[in-house]
Amino acid sequence: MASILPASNRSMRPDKNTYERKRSVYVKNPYLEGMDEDILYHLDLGTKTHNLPAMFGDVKFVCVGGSPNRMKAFAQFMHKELRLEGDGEDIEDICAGTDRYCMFKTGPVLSVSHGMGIPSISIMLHELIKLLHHARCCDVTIIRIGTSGGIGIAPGSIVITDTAVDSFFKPRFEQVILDNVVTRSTELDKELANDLFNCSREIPNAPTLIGHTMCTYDFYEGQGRLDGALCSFSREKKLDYLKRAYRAGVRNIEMESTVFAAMCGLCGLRAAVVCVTLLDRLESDQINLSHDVLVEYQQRPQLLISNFIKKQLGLCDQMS
Ligand SMILES: O=P(O)(O)O[C@@H]1C[C@H](O)[C@@H](CO)O1
Ligand SMILES: O=c1cc[nH]c(=O)[nH]1
Repeated sequence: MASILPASNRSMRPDKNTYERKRSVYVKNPYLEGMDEDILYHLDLGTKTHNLPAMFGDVKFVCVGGSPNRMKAFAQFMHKELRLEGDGEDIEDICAGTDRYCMFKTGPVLSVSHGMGIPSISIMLHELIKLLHHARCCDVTIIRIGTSGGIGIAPGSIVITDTAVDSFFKPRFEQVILDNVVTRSTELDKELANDLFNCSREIPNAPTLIGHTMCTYDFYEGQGRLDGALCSFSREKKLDYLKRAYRAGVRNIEMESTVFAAMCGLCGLRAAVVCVTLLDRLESDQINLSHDVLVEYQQRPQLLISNFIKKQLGLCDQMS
């Protein structure tokens, strides 16, 4: 892989805005240390079969999102933005040996798909965090680039999450462990959210705001939709719920942010959630955007994150 930086700049010194300390990726599991081998089953990687420090030791940014195609497109986009060698069209899926998730590496940027919902992203994060730990990565920023339903804001807006909340508008993630419910904090990095927001001012046609993101276990009844196979509440109850969410500070709804915030926070990863909204849930439930509009909306957070990454790498001035 070609270096993206001129030789004089190879240490990838972050710009003055960035965070000085070295920050490791932690695993909080006393059993891991005693294991002879760690097989990252769903990623088709392992500590004995792969040289993880050589493959991933330089990773500084991890971007995750539900769809494999979106994450491949993001990797190809980053390849161009970072002016890496070649056109990036033949970029290789590192997890090609499994069809659970896909993973692409472009310089210091890893792009990984996580599927839909808390259980799916949670499995991916366990293995991804162990991967970053085994690879001895440090100072890693992880960003979820997703889609969402907005509340009271124009479709196509980008919401940068300040706090991920559950369906009761509470900043918590409840994990059932054995037969206990363990409550974990869903706080995200405020400085990172502000840095991203400042970056968004330079992106044309992408209205951006900071707000709470509600994370649910379901797309239909769980998000107050009237158009699922089941619906056990009235239109009035739906609107009352969504308006209460809005008054509690919620600006968008998706399905991964609470567990993402909880796990990344516990493991020392600087984390952010940046989602575009596909509709205003006070207006409708069905997503009826044309393919082209959907693609353009999904590119908005990608543009913002690419700008942010280039700034962090000190590449913006050299490239403009
Ligand atoms: O990252 P994506 O766009 O997949 O996130 C949202 C939340 C669910 O996973 C999915 C529902 O359509 O979209
Ligand atoms: O309404 C929406 C749109 C995308 N993703 C969600 O979870 N909800």
